[in-house]
Amino acid sequence: MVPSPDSRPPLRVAVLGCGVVGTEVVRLLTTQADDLAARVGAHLDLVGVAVRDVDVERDPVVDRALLTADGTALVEKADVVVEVMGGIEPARSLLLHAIEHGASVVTANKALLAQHGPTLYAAADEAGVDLYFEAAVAGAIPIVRPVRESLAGDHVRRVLGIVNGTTNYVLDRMTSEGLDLDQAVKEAQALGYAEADPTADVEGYDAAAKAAILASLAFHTRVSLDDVHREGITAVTADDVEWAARTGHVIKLLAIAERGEDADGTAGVLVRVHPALLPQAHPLAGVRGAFNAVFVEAESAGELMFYGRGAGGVPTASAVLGDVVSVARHRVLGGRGPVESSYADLPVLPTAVARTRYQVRLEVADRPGVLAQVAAELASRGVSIEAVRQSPSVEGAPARGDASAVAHLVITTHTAPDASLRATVDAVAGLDVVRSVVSVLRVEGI
Ligand SMILES: NC(=O)c1ccc[n+]([C@@H]2O[C@H](COP(=O)([O-])OP(=O)(O)OC[C@H]3O[C@@H](n4cnc5c(N)ncnc54)[C@H](O)[C@@H]3O)[C@@H](O)[C@H]2O)c1
Ligand SMILES: N[C@@H](CCO)C(=O)O
Ligand code: NA
Repeated sequence: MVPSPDSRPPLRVAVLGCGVVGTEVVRLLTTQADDLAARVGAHLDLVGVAVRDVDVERDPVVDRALLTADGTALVEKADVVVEVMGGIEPARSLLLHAIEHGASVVTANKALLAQHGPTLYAAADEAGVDLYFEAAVAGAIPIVRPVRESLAGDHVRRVLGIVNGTTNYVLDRMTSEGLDLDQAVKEAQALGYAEADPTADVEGYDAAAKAAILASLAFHTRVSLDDVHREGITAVTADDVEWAARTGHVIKLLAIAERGEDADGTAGVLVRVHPALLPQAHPLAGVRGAFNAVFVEAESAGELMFYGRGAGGVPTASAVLGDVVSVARHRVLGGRGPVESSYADLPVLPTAVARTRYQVRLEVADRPGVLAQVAAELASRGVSIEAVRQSPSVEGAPARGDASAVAHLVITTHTAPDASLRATVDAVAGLDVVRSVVSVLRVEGI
């Protein structure tokens, strides 16, 4: 039985940052106080909220008397510290300071974890406190806990995720409405999904940080942001989106973490974020709008999918509060949450050895023998063709039979190492009969 919350002193909770997520964390701590106390076995007393400027107008749910600009002093008087300020500093120093002072910490900060996770884990271990971060990956969706705890007895092979809501919204609008990238990004900004500076989302940094965290947990290996191969969505065109549909695919920004091996057979992990074609029938292809989903393939569990809201203050606060309850329960009942598990210590392999498929679109001379020349370049590098489509000559171009006629060729390959596929595209681009390589996209999800 959970003890009565009145039978022991309250737990002191400090919140660092009072923006989109922090405000909703404060709201839940305030409005759900009785339920939270009953679940934890202690009252959770909000002892302060650290902000940059105490005089800024805020949501009335935030009691002005709790605001302070002195985060350092605040964490020293807390049992549980919730970090929702974002960025590396001062978030990192404040969390380390909180841990040194014996507080358990909950953070939503993927950028910090993907760069300084081992430092935070080591400090928490040394101090005997908890480090929880469910909100850092895919917001409200339970994915950190399932990978870190529920699958701790299994062998995860692969994690394939749509972990950035902004880019999923942008690609979805390009697909459903035929918008170009700039129009879709502007729409995402107007709706509050994308920041005024959307770089972290559209260039894939946000997804790469989440991929690093998931890979570390799934493969019991340290993976940092720098280990992640990252390509954003800025090169994706309306034409790419249209061709994806014509060939039975959708384009998604995917975070992929998988086991693999290099040319010598050395086992390791591969972690990458890039736009890719997914077959329309794949479960992740139906993830629309700003939603997130993570598809996990494990040896014994088989295929699992986790779906929901990966962003937004209210959903993200749900994940934060779940962590607050977990770490607070440990304070009341004893015990600790999971510590860092990096015993497997697998090498992070270069994307060059990742096995993937390409769909390449080419503008080629529209005359006999051209396809054979292109096919010969693929064959000489051991790249097998799965399908070739030729569309009519591009609009306004000379008609077939004319020496300067141009055809649009869409080649989808079978699986091959990324380096072989890349080298093949370079060789094909150098052929006289190839006018241009219009686009190269990986095909995933099979
Ligand atoms: N917004 C989301 O949907 C979402 C989802 C998952 C995770 N997260 C993560 O949650 C964290 C917070 O995100 P957010 O959207 O609430 O950001 P936000 O910018 O709305 O809020 C951050 C707040 O922290 C304050 N802050 C920054 N530095 C500070 C300092 N030195 N001292 C005191 N206050 C400081 C800022 O003034 C701001 O009010 C980030 O790590 C983010 O990656 C956000
Ligand atoms: N900016 C992120 C939310 C925070 O992780 C997204 O668009 O998914
Ligand atoms: Na989550």
